Amino acid sequence: MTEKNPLVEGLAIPERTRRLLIISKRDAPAARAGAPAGSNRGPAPRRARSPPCSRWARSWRSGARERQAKTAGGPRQAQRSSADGPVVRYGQALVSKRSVQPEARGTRVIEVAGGPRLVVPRGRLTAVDGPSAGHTIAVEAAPVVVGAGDDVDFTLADPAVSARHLEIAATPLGFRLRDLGSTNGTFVDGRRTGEVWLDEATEIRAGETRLSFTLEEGARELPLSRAMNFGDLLGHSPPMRAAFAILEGAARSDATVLVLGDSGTGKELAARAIHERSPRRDGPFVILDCGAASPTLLEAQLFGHARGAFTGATEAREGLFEAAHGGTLVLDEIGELPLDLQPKLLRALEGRTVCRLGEPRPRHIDVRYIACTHRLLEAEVRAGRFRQDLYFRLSVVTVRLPPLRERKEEIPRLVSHFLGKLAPGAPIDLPRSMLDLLASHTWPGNVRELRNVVERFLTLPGVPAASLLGTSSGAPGGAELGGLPIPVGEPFHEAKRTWTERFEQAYLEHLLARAQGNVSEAARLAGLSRQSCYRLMQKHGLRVE
Ligand SMILES: Nc1ncnc2c1ncn2[C@@H]1O[C@H](COP(=O)(O)OP(=O)(O)OP(=O)(O)O)[C@@H](O)[C@H]1O
Repeated sequence: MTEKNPLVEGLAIPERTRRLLIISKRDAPAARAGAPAGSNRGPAPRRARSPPCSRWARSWRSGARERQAKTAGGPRQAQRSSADGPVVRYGQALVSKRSVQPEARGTRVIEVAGGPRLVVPRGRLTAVDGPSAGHTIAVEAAPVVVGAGDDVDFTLADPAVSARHLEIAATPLGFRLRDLGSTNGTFVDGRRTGEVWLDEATEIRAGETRLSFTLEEGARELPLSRAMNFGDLLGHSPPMRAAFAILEGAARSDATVLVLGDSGTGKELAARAIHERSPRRDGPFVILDCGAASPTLLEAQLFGHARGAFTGATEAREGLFEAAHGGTLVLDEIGELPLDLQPKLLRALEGRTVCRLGEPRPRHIDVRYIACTHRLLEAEVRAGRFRQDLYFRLSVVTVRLPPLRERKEEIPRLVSHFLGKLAPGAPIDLPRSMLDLLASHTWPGNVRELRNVVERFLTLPGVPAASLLGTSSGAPGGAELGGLPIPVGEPFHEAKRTWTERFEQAYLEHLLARAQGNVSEAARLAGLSRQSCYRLMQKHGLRVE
């Protein structure tokens, strides 16, 4: 039996696989709501220790708790008390109030003579035993992902640890540990946990490895911008304003910039705004997607070629280095650049000359470079997939755009921004219930996903709020291609990009359905590398269990 996906009309997904996809879509509300309370195997989750919080944070989180209570299957609260203060039980989650000042543990903003600063406390994570005993890492402004994979910040050589096992992040409320859906679970002080606030000294177990987390003396101070946007990139949370301070400095200089951040966090917007604020603003702005083409094509695209340089090269062609002369070249998805092209790129960046393929004559180029990637490039270097010398050359200025889940206070403003853009002149507000739902989502597709949700809200009136999260969208205007609506209300380039994103998502859903959730098989069927397949899945918030 097949069932039509109401949001991608014309495309039918078999019911069994549709269930698989919906359940595995990260944070799919339907899946969460359907999960039986207490269905986790293993010991009961650890009581989440929650530090006292400022007023906005408290009301924001209390909304989340209510939602959590609802999705966990109704009013199942039981009051009890502990040494820390009153404890309120909501389904699986236990939240307690602590009496320690949050400043001692959380990030905070201070005003000093030179302008506002973000103060980030220092934590340290150390493997106490197991094969990686003695390994240690500082936990500061950027979250630390721990796992057995080689693309994480802290790799544990432990077969019982999942590739991406857990994450520790500094937040205004203290250091927060989150299990990333690991197979064998994360245990804090001996109890299995999903999410927990960490104390000054906490024992954590992942797989067979014992880890110790400790708070260290001192804190890092990061300058904050006073601005609430950088070009089209909106942001008023401290982590975004810290990023803006770096971007503003970078725009004034001609330095090479490395923009890091998960898919949909606005890396391309940041690159464009750097160019537009730089002395090169009147020069060309050229983007190369390093993950999109085969290595041979990529080389020809970058360097250009002489006539007859290879079969099919019937005409001489300039490459993107030359096309960007006098302006900015964005090396998008630089983490996907094939290893054998990396030394050639490095030579071009350092020598400031390029030779077209099949032509010995070097041509002078004057280009400013910005590289973007969703990968942890340092981890790629450690894993031998990215050359260290190229990494150093690209990371003259490094800026990381935080994921939306770390700055949920920005959601209402972003929603208004997208409503204004997508429905100009129509004074529309999102209902409170919808905003609450958005606050409880963890946004694997980041701001891009939020924009898509707002668009769905506008184009599918009457659809329940929960169904708007994490599914393909409709669009205004009525035009469609292959069953996917074309957003004719948008300018051409925006519409093309939106449609392409819809296509990618719909294609991927069907591909995974066809491959019964087997990513290797899906990649084989689509003629993609497994990495590209995972990248697209991450971009569209799809995950198979
Ligand atoms: N801070 C922001 N303010 C306003 N819009 C944003 C912001 N961040 C992202 N967006 C929107 O999200 C979409 C994706 O942004 P962008 O392409 O810059 O992300 P990216 O990080 O480069 O993603 P990818 O790695 O998948 O290429 C854009 O349509 C943009 O409008």
